[in-house]
Amino acid sequence: MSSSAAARIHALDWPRIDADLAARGCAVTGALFTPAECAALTAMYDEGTRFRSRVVMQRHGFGQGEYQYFANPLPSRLVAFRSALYERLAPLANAWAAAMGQPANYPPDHAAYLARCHAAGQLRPTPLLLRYGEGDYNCLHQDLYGDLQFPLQLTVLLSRPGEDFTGGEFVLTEQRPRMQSRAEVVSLAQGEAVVFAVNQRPVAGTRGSYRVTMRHGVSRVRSGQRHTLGLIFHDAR
Ligand SMILES: O=C(O)CCC(=O)C(=O)O
Ligand SMILES: [Fe+2]
Repeated sequence: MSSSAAARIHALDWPRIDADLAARGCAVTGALFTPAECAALTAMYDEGTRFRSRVVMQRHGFGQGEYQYFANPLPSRLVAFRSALYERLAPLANAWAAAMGQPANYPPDHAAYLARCHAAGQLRPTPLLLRYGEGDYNCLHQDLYGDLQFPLQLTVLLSRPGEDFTGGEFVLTEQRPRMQSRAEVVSLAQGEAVVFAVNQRPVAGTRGSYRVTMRHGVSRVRSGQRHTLGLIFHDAR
């Protein structure tokens, strides 16, 4: 699996991913990164100069654990994966925007979308690596970072569940208008990603579509170390 990023993304089971996104606002991609690529990304965590900032979650009430945002220039493989994923997801983002009565004008390529973020003062790169040890967790949140938000993002599991760590499940909640919230636990294998809604998504109801609000987080890591890669398509203010 050393194919180009574009070929690998093209080969994913998009009919199933699209159906899962429509039904639940999240979908597992299947294998996206090889074990060797996961190990290389995990090892980058300790290469301080690759990052623009480090966040210790306890200090902000975000949970427990830490993460680092990559600095520019981003690793070239990451750029290739992110732009290929963007191209596949932009039409869906436009369909969601249209269904929610918002401007459906996400451009077809990621460079054009980033230029729009930069013009709006969102200049800082958002790809990040996260590291959790025993007892760590990530509170339910949204990765908004500014007025411009691409409505979908991905998290890639870099560690091996059951071997490198236990617990630490990816959790999504969906808040429906005037109804109680629904939770979804997403099981990932190493190298798989979950694609999910950043903020709101449309749900087809009996009288047209309505909006639900999604949040994501990670349950407590029971043992070991868990690393993930976050891929967000908008830059940050
Ligand atoms: O570690 C995780 O699974 C979640 C990371 C996260 O919050 C993100 O990728 O935005
Ligand atoms: Fe997040």
